[in-house]
Amino acid sequence: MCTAATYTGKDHYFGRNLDLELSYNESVTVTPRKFPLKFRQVHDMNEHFAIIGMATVVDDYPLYYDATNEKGLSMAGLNFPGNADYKEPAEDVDNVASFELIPWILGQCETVADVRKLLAKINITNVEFSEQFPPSPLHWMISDKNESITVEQTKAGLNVYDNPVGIMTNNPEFPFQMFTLNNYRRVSPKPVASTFADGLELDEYTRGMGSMGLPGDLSSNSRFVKATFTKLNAPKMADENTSVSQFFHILGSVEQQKGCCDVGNGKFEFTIYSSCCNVDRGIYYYRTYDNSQITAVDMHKEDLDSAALKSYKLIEEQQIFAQN
Ligand SMILES: C[C@H](CCC(=O)NCCS(=O)(=O)O)[C@H]1CC[C@H]2[C@@H]3CC[C@@H]4C[C@H](O)CC[C@]4(C)[C@H]3C[C@H](O)[C@]12C
Repeated sequence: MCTAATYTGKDHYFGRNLDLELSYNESVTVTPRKFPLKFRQVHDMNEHFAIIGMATVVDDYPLYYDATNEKGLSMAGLNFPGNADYKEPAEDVDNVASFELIPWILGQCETVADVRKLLAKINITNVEFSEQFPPSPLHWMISDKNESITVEQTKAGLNVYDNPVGIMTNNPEFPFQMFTLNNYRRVSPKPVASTFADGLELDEYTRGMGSMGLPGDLSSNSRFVKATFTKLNAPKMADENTSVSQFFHILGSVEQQKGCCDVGNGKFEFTIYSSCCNVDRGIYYYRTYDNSQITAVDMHKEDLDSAALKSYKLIEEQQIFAQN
């Protein structure tokens, strides 16, 4: 399972937790403006916006999981098993394979409004990248500095939902996730009154009782509720470092520790990495399960007019600073 989030602090931030039991050899990858982006059915792009994000690079093609372009538009693909439905290529539409959706959109759009126009004629196809990389069942959160949408192609067709909370997880479909927030309408970051019954005054014996009832388990809907509560109540930090910290704490509220989600064969789903992109400055920060230090890759330190991908292998070893 995974969780994606947006946050406004000093600047605007977008990121996600990638939760899985194995890694696909991902790296922080910059796609510069003149890297030729080839597509199976729609037109190729020889020039496009520069992109930074997490990707598996196969045969010199960036298979992005989450990314941001130089205009600050961001996008993350999260698992949507059983619900994602990719179609055969069709007539009179833009046939974009699921693995092409991130570069297709981030290569040419500046805002969510631009994305909505493109989505109106997109058919997300079941074309595979290769035999080793068949289509993954995904849905996407797409965000600019002002708004987010959730994009889900199911048997019913392509659905584009406004995402007013800027959080996305996995199954089931997005309208259900939003609806369940109603169940938590009494949850509060503030102390709450004793309302149990007239005539019985109950004691507020600890801080934090306002958030009693908030789910703490790892299921998709519970992570949606917990991350939404944490994000929407997060204070707006005044500088870059405290904003980035706050962002990682929002994702940390739903991180998966090894041991808690047993997927069989002695394997556990865990938070492989958490990312936080400053979308105004094109800086991609990440942490990995073992490396709690925050590492940054700045797209503007690369030659964005080049034609070659640039990848940074994740630093995954713990970095402990010995203070004495
Ligand atoms: C598995 C991940 C979702 C995390 C998650 O939710 N895990 C719960 C698993 S479970 O639901 O509990 O079983 C998703 C998110 C993005 C995906 C990549 C997107 C690019 C590329 C697309 C190609 O077509 C296939 C290979 C490819 C590298 C993809 C591999 C994998 O699919 C990635 C990492």
